[in-house]
Amino acid sequence: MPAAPAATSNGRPTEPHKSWKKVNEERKALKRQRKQEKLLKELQQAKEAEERIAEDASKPQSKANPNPSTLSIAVPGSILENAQSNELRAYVAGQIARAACIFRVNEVIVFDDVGIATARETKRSYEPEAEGSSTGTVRSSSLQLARILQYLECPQYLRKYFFPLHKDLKYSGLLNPLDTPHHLRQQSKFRYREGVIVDKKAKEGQSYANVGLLNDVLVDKAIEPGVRVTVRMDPASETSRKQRGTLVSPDEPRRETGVYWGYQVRIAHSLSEIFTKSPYDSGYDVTLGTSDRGTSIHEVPSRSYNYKHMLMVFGGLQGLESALANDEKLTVDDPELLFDHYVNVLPRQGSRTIRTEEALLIALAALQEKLQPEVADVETDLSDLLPKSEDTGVHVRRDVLVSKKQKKRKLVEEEIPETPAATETPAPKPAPKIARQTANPFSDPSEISEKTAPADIDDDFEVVSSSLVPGTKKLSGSDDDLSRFD
Ligand SMILES: C[S@@+](CC[C@H](N)C(=O)[O-])C[C@H]1O[C@@H](n2cnc3c(N)ncnc32)[C@H](O)[C@@H]1O
Repeated sequence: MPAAPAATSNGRPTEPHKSWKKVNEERKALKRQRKQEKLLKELQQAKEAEERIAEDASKPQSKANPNPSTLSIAVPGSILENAQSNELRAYVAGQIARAACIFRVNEVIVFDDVGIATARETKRSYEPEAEGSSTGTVRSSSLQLARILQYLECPQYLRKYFFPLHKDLKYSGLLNPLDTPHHLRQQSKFRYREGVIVDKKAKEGQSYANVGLLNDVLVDKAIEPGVRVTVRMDPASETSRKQRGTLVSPDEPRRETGVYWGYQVRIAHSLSEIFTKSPYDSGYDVTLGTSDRGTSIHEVPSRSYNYKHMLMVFGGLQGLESALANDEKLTVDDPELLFDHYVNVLPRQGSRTIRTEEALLIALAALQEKLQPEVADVETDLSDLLPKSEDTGVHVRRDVLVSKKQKKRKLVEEEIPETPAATETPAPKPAPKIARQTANPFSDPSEISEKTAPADIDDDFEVVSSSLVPGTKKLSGSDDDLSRFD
């Protein structure tokens, strides 16, 4: 019969004496049991997480914000043919790109308003697989305009991957930069970045992307090198120094933050193709033609253009009438009948004609207060991301345009030792009058030589093309990429 527990001074029964061996065994058993419970809990959690992921994947993608309304503009490529020199052709293209960005245009359509190619203006093939087909060729001027528009829209650090040296881009290094928010500098901090998948080994199901930072970012999908991507940057991890990111749709930065994220470029072979090849499922719901024969803009009530996908079409030298006459598919004879609205944006113009690149700025500015997007952009404070005027990158171009002679002279000056006479000069010299350095690379060279530069400055300029990087091979797989067209 087991001994009855002995009573203590407070009356409670005491445990019978246990050997150390038994105590240890009991502790070990308890530990084992706790370990098992922990493992079971972890298993349960992992199972629940897996179920959640599967559930998310099976659900239709729920977006936090709806896609905002879009603005598209169409301009004829032939406007480049009217420019007097190759430099000016490029400059006109740059003006279109600047106007598009200033007014947050989402799509630029370059269309052919002439149709038949003359001997002077040949058509070029731009889709290798469509050789011989009429849709595979396009006017040279349209192709050049589209190419420059794409080049300027591409963040600088990605251009070497997508734009090999090409004669269409010969002067694009001199054009004014777009300075859009998605052209992020290395030190800029923003949730999204444009990038390119690089040829670097990563774990299965992952790849590395160059997003313009010092180090490549590890992204969550295995994609072939050379593809342009939009990356949502993961917050910096405390445990790992490796920067990670998630690949997202190029629409997401604008949709989620309201930031302007550049424009898409599309080529249309005719006026009609502007409408029929719209990238939006429902097409353009509000269309506007521009002409000095249109209705005065002053008759258009404020906020009266309520739109999901707005399209504004601009004509070339001969206007939209001629573009319509040159279209084989369209049967109407008055361009006014083609559009929901046909508008004169400057009824009391003081010049007989307004050029297309000028009309673009006037129209986009004048029409601002007539627009009422159905889904407006979400509003965020972007002051950190887009510092104002002092940060426009102008000095970069000055670095580019340094004449070899100027460089040499500067070197010589630096090498000349200070003469005693010079050091003894008592009065401080008045600051040298520096002739204003013009940002316009196309100013009359004779004028420059008189004021500032050595006599042979014109042929001595060293233009550093930002598109020249040896050893880059793979281009984007995207159909919109014009860099692969020749
Ligand atoms: C050189 S103009 C063509 C000439 C023609 N007088 C016209 O407006 O149709 C080139 C383009 O600039 C635009 N444009 C010129 N003046 C305009 C105006 N007053 N209002 C709206 N658009 C204009 C039109 O898109 C036009 O097709």
